[in-house]
Amino acid sequence: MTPAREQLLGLKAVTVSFSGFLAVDQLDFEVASGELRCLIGPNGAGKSTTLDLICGKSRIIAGEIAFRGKPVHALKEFHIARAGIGRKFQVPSVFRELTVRENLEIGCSRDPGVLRNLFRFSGGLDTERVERLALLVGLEDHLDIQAGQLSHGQTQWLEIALILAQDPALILMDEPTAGMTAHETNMTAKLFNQLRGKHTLIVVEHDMGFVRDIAETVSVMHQGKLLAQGTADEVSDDARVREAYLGSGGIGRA
Ligand SMILES: Nc1ncnc2c1ncn2[C@@H]1O[C@H](COP(=O)(O)OP(=O)(O)OP(=O)(O)O)[C@@H](O)[C@H]1O
Repeated sequence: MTPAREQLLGLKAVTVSFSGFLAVDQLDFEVASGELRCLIGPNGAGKSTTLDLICGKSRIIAGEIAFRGKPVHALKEFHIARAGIGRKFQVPSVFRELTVRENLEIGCSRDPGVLRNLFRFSGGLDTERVERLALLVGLEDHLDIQAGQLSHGQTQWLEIALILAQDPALILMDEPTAGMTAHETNMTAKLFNQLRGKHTLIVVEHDMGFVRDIAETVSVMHQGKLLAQGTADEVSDDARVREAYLGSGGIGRA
């Protein structure tokens, strides 16, 4: 029998409102260590807001968010990141004027001072780690290319490598395949499958093909609440889920 995995993140009755509108409403949500969880739901369901609450970008008005068994919802965003929660936003934040290698060298450093890192790394520190990360995200042949020259998909992979460089226990990804070609999306699915078990991931996605390729468990949000949870097939066949997607093009496009 496989031992039960330890809970890494637990949301209890988490609630947030914007001018009286409950974007996240009494949400209960748990993720175990090493899981690759997909979070789906129609537009406006509260998915991105949930990631914002977990990483401290927005504040809950009720409930509790526990990470490694300790409440984190009152901590500042910076302290939550330090505690081991990394977030990839939809718009990448790479340094476009620097090479892929220089970006990764900065990402591998614990010290956020950009200039200091550049000087530090001129001595060749962390080269092996930088090259390992580049290989993992398929940028090993692009190390000396300026990040601004990368394709959209490659820029997203560089951003993912920058988050992995910090080695967070939990990684939150908001629509990582948005704007990618079919080939780039397939490559991203391969990458995520490689990360499985080594990192804990929560991935907000609209592309159900991608979700099917990577997800163990899929959580479906609707109107700020958890509507359903199960395998990709189970949630796709769930009548409540189908109804929630009515008018938004259906779950296939979701
Ligand atoms: N800062 C804000 N101020 C006011 N309303 C907000 C704010 N952030 C989110 N909302 C509203 O909360 C609801 C949930 O938004 P959220 O972005 O979390 O949905 P989502 O499930 O990620 O949707 P999508 O798939 O379209 O990105 C939406 O109705 C949105 O307009």
